[in-house]
Amino acid sequence: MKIAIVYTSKTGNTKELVYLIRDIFIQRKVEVMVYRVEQFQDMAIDQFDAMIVATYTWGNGEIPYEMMNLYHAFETQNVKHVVTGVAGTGDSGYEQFCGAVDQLRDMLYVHTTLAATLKIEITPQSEDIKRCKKFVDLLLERVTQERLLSNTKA
Ligand SMILES: Cc1cc2nc3c(=O)[nH]c(=O)nc-3n(C[C@H](O)[C@H](O)[C@H](O)COP(=O)(O)O)c2cc1C
Repeated sequence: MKIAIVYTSKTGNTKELVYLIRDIFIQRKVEVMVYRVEQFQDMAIDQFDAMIVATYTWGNGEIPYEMMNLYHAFETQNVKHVVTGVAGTGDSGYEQFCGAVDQLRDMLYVHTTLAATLKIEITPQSEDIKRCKKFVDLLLERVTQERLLSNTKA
């Protein structure tokens, strides 16, 4: 199973969330590759069974600029079979809490097999760990389901 987490983080909150999620995958004995979005620019999305996109939110509920190439890659590549999850940190003091997660979710729902979304207030707290585990498990269950489906079709 090939899984990647591609993320952006300005002040470190989303990076912390990403490494927490990565550790949960490791506990589940699943290997994941972690990339900052800038490192991922020319890579093919469809080499992965699953991909998590993780981001903060900027401006007025906006997706950070550095995420936009990846956003367009999902829109233009043939990646409907790739299972995806979207996670992010934000601040509920803003009108559109984790607005970037909402926008990515809507796009990934159309262009990929979206399995789960996760929004975290500022930075992950101990009470968020349960939600992070649920996020990882939903993603893994969906990958298993999709594999069974494609084996049935073959
Ligand atoms: C200028 C600015 C605009 C922001 N706009 C939003 C927003 O619209 N919605 C939101 O939920 N959070 C917003 N945030 C909060 C950040 O998304 C939040 O602090 C996030 O955890 C930062 O993640 P990072 O540490 O990974 O960079 C904004 C922060 C700044 C500084």
